[in-house]
Amino acid sequence: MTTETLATAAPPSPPVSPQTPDSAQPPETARPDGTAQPTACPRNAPPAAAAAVPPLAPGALPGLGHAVALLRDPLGFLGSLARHGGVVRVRLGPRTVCVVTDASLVHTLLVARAYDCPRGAVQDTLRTAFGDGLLMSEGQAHRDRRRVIQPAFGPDRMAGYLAVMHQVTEERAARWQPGRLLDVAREMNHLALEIVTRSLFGARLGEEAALAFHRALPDLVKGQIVQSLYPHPALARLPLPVNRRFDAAVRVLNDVVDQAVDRAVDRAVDGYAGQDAPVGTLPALLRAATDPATGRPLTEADVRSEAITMFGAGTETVSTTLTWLIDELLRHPQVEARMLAELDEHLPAGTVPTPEALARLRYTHSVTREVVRLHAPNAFLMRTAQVPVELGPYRIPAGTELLYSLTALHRDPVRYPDPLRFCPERWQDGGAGRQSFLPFGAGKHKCIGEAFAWAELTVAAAAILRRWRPVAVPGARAREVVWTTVQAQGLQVRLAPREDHRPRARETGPVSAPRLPRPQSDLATTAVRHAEWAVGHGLLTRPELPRYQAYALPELIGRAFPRTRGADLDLLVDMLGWYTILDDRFDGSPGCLPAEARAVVEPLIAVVDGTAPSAGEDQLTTAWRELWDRQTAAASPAWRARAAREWQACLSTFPAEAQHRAHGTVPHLGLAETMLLRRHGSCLYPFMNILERVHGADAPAALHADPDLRRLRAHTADAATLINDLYSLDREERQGTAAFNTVLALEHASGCTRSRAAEAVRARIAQLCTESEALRRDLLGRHPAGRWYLDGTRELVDGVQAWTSTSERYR
Ligand code: HEM
Repeated sequence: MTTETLATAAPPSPPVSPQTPDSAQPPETARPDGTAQPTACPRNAPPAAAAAVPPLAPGALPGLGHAVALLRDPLGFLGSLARHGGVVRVRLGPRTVCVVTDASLVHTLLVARAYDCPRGAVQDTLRTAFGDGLLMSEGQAHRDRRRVIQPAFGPDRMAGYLAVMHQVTEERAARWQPGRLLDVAREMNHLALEIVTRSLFGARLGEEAALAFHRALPDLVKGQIVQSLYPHPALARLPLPVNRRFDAAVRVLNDVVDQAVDRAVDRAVDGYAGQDAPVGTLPALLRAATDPATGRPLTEADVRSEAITMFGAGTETVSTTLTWLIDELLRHPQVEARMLAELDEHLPAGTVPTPEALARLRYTHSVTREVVRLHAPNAFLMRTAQVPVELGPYRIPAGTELLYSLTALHRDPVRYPDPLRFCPERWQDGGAGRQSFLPFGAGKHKCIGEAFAWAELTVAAAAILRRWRPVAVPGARAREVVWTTVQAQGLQVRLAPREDHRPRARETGPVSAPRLPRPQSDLATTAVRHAEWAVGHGLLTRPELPRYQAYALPELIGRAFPRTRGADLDLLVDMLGWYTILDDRFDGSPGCLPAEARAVVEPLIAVVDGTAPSAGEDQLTTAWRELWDRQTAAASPAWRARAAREWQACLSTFPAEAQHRAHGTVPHLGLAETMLLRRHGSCLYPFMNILERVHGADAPAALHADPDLRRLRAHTADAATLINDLYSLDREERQGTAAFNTVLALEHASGCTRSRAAEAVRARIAQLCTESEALRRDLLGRHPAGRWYLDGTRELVDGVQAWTSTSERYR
């Protein structure tokens, strides 16, 4: 393409491009200051009626054009172009490129013109490294591949990924030493690499491989930019130093990816899913898929292409952003303090983060948004117009290369006043609008890892900053180094332990166990002991153990009661195990025959009533008697009475459900009645009582008498029950007994589809969590001494969410 072709007569209008869902959005019409801004007519643009050639940027040097200005200060130069028009021509030696400087035109390019303008030369150079993976493919091939990969980033995976992100960061941060000098960019790069490897691949890389990967990245990025400027692609094959280093970097990347993919295979062969590895890793998803074009399974080369794409796209972007985050917090201690206070409130140290808990971190989200705005990692991206297109008032001939810089867009002073100032507060009332904030792109190539990345930034930052206080080393602040990405180089910090990273001591009441984060080994010991307990009581046979252990019930207790240890931990795991075994009995005939159901539960209710003779009881009842004694040892009469009442309500749901099944009223029972049965049958009330048992004191009587606590307890039970119903439905249906499940009840009651019912249940869970937060706030104001109990209800729901979404029990 040359400037001359741009100046020729306007070609006919391009055909209307297929619309993606994003293109249905209304265009932005207001500037941040509220004044009108027509979207199709950016600043200084010619009138819309005359489709025009974009203006040429001033200052082109003979022969070199604008190359010197671009290389000297890429972001400054690109940012300066906006004042000449929404699209501006720039000469780079013999080539002319159109730079799109207006955010709404970038949005148009990526969404409405996506099919006419595929990716350009800069991305193409990476084909050697990334093969035909998602980052390189276009058209139908891209759509097909995206459909296959999307489930790996679905919301149902998120709770599992959060647990891995948290664990990986905790492990790395635990290895650092006080006073140690930390090269932040390097350390964040290792962290991001490990998170991708363990969450998406369920595999672990050696430290050597991580180091090699880290060293190879700069050569890859430099090679990419230099090769994209070659006038002919064949020049990339010359034995120039830059080409050789680029090829070596590609080999390293391939080796690392081979390790990850192969180890993911090993673990699948071992039957390993790992406590921290979500089942159904990315390689497994790809190997299970077929290529719609050929009908054949994807090849190993396809699997590796996608794997390398995830490593390439999902590590440096995140690690650079994390490095900038630490740098900005060092410069803005008041922001750090506010963020830590919010984390303390909503994500107590030692707890595994859940999607619900992250949703509560509003200020932290403003902080990460502001980091991503000011330091958007993609310095520039490209597209090529394959047919003539119109962008706002500009006519772009076929063959034109189009360049846009997300970093420059996010530093536009019109949309972001005082754009270089780090100011999380600018996001608190919504920010500048969707089309002005595009760190993850838009349209069909929009970042597939967006939700993953937002979560990773928060979880990793929380785990690091809770444990360590980075102290700036004079002269070693982050420098912006721009290639195709904006890197943060040179930041070094010394680490000081953060004195207050442990949870605060409880305000009142005796404590039965210290509130320190529990070591993972405690849980493992409890799990082994519990298996023996279940076998010893005749509740399970040894051959039944592996399947039962795959449910990982101790994990659920570990997550829902994050600081419980010792005998209390044993009690909770035994209670949950016993209740699960009891519940499974009702998958058989007692689930449908009321008389059989009553025969199972009446002796159990008699134990809590204190009326049952101990002679002649079955093993289930004997184990229950022991559990009841352990629960009530040293309990207050008030607690004991409440526990007895709530266990009775819980156990009575089994015969009630059997009755409904016998009469064929399931799942036609109304939603309200189903919910009532489920609320008690899910056993949440007895477990809420145990909060007091493990705290070593009853919650204040005034708190118990407060009607809002009753509401909060019902919300807690309902939220946990609905979460359970979302995940357990498939399993229940497979078992063939009519399922008591709110999703199913809703589907029948409203005649909607399964997915709509599930969507409504999800929305209800979110609403319950929001309302619960408001109730907790009010209750805390009236009963500050009950904070530990109120926090405990939140941890319970978060724990249920984290475990339920990953447990083998529902797969
Ligand atoms: C702060 C972190 C991240 C940022 C700012 C970011 C940004 C972007 C942007 C701007 C694009 C669009 C490129 C284009 O239009 O040509 C993109 C695409 C992509 N990103 Fe990300 N990304 C981040 C993290 C991740 C992570 C964690 C993953 C995966 C684990 C990932 C995987 C991808 C993939 C596969 C694509 C190509 C999607 C397609 O073409 O369909 N990214 N990313």
